Amino acid sequence: MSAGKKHARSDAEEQAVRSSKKAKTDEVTDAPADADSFDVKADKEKKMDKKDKSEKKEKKNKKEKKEKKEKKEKKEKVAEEQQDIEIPDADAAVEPKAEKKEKKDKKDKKDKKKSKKSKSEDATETNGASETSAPETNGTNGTNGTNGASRVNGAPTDDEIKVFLEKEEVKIADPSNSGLKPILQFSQLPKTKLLSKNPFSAYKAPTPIQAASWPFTLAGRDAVGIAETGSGKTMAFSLPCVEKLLTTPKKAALRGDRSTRARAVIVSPTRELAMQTHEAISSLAAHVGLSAVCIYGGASKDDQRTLLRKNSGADIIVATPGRLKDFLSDNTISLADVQFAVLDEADRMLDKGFEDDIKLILGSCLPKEQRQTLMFTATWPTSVRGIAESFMVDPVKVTIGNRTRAGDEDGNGNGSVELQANSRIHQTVEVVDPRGKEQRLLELLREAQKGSAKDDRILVFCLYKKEAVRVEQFLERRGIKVASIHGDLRQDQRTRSLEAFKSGSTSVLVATDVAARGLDIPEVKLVINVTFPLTIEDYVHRIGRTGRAGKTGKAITLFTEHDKAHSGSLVNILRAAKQDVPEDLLKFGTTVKKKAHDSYGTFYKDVDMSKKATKITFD
Ligand SMILES: Nc1ncnc2c1ncn2[C@@H]1O[C@H](COP(=O)(O)OP(=O)(O)OP(=O)(O)O)[C@@H](O)[C@H]1O
Repeated sequence: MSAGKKHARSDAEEQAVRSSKKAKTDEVTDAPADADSFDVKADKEKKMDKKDKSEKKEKKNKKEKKEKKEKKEKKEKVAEEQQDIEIPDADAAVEPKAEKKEKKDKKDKKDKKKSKKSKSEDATETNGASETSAPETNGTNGTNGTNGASRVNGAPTDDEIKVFLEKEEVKIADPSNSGLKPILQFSQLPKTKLLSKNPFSAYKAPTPIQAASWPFTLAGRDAVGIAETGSGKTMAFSLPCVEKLLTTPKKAALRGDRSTRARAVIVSPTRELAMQTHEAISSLAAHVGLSAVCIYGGASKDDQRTLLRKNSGADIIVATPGRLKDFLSDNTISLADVQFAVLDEADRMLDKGFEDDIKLILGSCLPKEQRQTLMFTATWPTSVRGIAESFMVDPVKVTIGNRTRAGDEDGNGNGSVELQANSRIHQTVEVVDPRGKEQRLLELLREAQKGSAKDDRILVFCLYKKEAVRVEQFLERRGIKVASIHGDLRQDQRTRSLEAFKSGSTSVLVATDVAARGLDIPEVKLVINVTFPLTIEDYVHRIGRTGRAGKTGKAITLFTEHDKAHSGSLVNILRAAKQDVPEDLLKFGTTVKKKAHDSYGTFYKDVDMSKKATKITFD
């Protein structure tokens, strides 16, 4: 109730009290003015006597009537109770039984709740993370707001969830112990306006990262999602994004404000990935009349401004950091209303190349307490975890795959997320002479595209732009139909190359690491690393362009003495994925150099995200 209304109501009440007081005073003053005279007194006494008598009689009658009524009711009650016991199909017996059942149901529910609570308390004691309950209602447990979703039907049983968590190696570290649990089928998601349109009809079931993260992200929680390449992370963050916007009304534009006021922002490290994510989320948002616009460098700013202003602005902006920063500084875009932010390829977005941009972008959105922030990636190096947490509020961490570090036996996913390659990719490492790399590449391509496999898509990774140009020309001269994608090409050339590769008109694409992350190109059969990438994380992302959405794939890496600094981490990746480790590779050593973060240095400590920070006070 507003203060004004509160006042209005008290005034009215006071008025009513005042008028009733006045009425009482009026009654008293209505008594005859001459009441002191004798005659009148006697007369009055007579009248009083008469009145007393009749009042007494009336009281007696009333008492008798009341007693009779009580006796009758008592009789009826006894009869009813007897009927209840002895005459099961009597109408009179039905009602008390229904009442009893209702009471019993209520009691059962209460007991169930109690046992759930004690279970979750047990779990908290043993592993510090919540043993979550089936998501009866999503959208009611959020810390940052809810999505207003309705009750979920047919939630999975605890046993089904247990099997799922074990089979898919799912770890959920929930610092809020919210009691939320994974869903296993699309039908177990809340019945929202968007989901009633059946947007996932092309898929059979949610992927593990979707199944495990949606109950939390749909409830408004901040989250870090770590799952192998090609495992459906895009939809994992797109669904809660669209749902969130559906439940929060768009603010009216301020007078004279020409900037596009987005409500959600998704930041991607590369232009091509931004475009791909935009396509995916647009198709989801279109079901419910929301719009998404993609902005990225290397393309006309004016065209993008026109798109932003069309249809009274964009609800969702998918962007690369550089162009987004430009549009923020010239007020083309305002992020002041952004209540949902995603860092896709989050570890890349938080490493030194992008860290300042991200601080600026997230700093332009609503404060972290008022927005929902999600970070998704396949690799989550220790070096970025602290900075990631600083942008979120009590994030739940969902990890898919057995990434428990050797010696970390608890298996709670408490921050010890080790690097893991997609296990459906067959990895081969060949130690070669650096001078023989191009020739070996040619042999490998010819081998792989023999016979019926002649059109198989193969992605060839180089480290440097100049190297990519050289390799492309080398292959072209040998009659291989090839295209390339790297930073020295204009955006339209990059887009054309990618389209040609996707459509199959070119079966070999030579790329630098601009194509390493996120790109979802159907049916890439083989990835060849001509030169090892700068980081082991990039290796995992590069090879992850194959073996997507449950399919298998192959990766061949040409390793030379120049790459020996990476031998230890590569050996670990191969072993963890149960792949052969060549003797030649072991010769370079198996030690892994500890990585340092620019701000936190090598002293940076693993952050246990399931535990609340302890406040230390100094007297
Ligand atoms: N529930 C699902 N069932 C089957 N396929 C799915 C499902 N969800 C998404 N996909 C498909 O899986 C493919 C890979 O998804 P996506 O590109 O989101 O992977 P990713 O985890 O983001 O990979 P990366 O780490 O390389 O960025 C896409 O083609 C997508 O359409």
